[in-house]
Amino acid sequence: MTREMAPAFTPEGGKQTRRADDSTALDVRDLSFSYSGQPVLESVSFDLKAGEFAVLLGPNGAGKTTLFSLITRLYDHRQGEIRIGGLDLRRHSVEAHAQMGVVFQQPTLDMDLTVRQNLSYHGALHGMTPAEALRRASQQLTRLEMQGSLRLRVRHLSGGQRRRVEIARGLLHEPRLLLLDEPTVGLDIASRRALVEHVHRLCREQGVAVLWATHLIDEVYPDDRVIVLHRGRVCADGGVAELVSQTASASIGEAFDRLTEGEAR
Ligand SMILES: Nc1ncnc2c1ncn2[C@@H]1O[C@H](COP(=O)(O)OP(=O)(O)OP(=O)(O)O)[C@@H](O)[C@H]1O
Repeated sequence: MTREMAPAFTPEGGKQTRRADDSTALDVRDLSFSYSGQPVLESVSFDLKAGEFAVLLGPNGAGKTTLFSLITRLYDHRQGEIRIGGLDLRRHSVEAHAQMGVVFQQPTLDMDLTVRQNLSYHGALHGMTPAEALRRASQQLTRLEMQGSLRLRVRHLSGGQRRRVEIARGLLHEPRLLLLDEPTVGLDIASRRALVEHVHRLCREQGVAVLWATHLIDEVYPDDRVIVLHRGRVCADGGVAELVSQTASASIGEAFDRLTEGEAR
């Protein structure tokens, strides 16, 4: 199939109309957004079940960060609906936020504080006592193979270790949804692989739903669900095998290339 013939796939109709409930961690419905009249997201719809891992795959400029900015309420959405654990983000913003952990594209740890201080501060913001924050921090860090790092200053950690601390922080308040926006930016290949592996495991073991935004095809695992965002629209949503077959491709890389008309390269 030539690139020009590549079809634009949309998620199946049933998925688009299903309402959020307790088993739905994230529900995005007909979400549109513009910067100064310039559309960036157009009628974006998808949902994520409890404990589900999905890759939000899109080339640079597809609208991934804008989507995250709307889900985290850095920007307000006027068109469409976002529900977290069934809670409408506009009407129940505080409760919805309490169910969400975020790792932003740009690191946000305080470099001059220790890991423990960074995590304690986050715990306090979520109403935890210092003892509770420490207990949960130790638990999360152990899961991420970062036990023993509590007393270290963030400045002295590697890029991959800092990212893991950010993930531990994002999970400290035991959210049902974890959003990661291009979390491997700036990491070497080994650290990237380790991070992808860690987050898949956390998803399986802790039942947290994960939305992992990336433009890097090698971060997609064979069993992942992939939501392809292209020029502000969801142009495909399904398992790797499904997308490969729908696009008559030999690999998910080729499928991504076809779905994004070569912009992914
Ligand atoms: N604050 C802003 N004002 C105006 N336009 C913006 C703003 N932020 C992003 N854009 C534009 O919106 C589009 C989507 O950008 P966005 O950062 O959401 O995409 P992305 O998929 O996250 O890309 P990347 O992988 O490069 O971060 C781009 O065309 C970008 O130039």
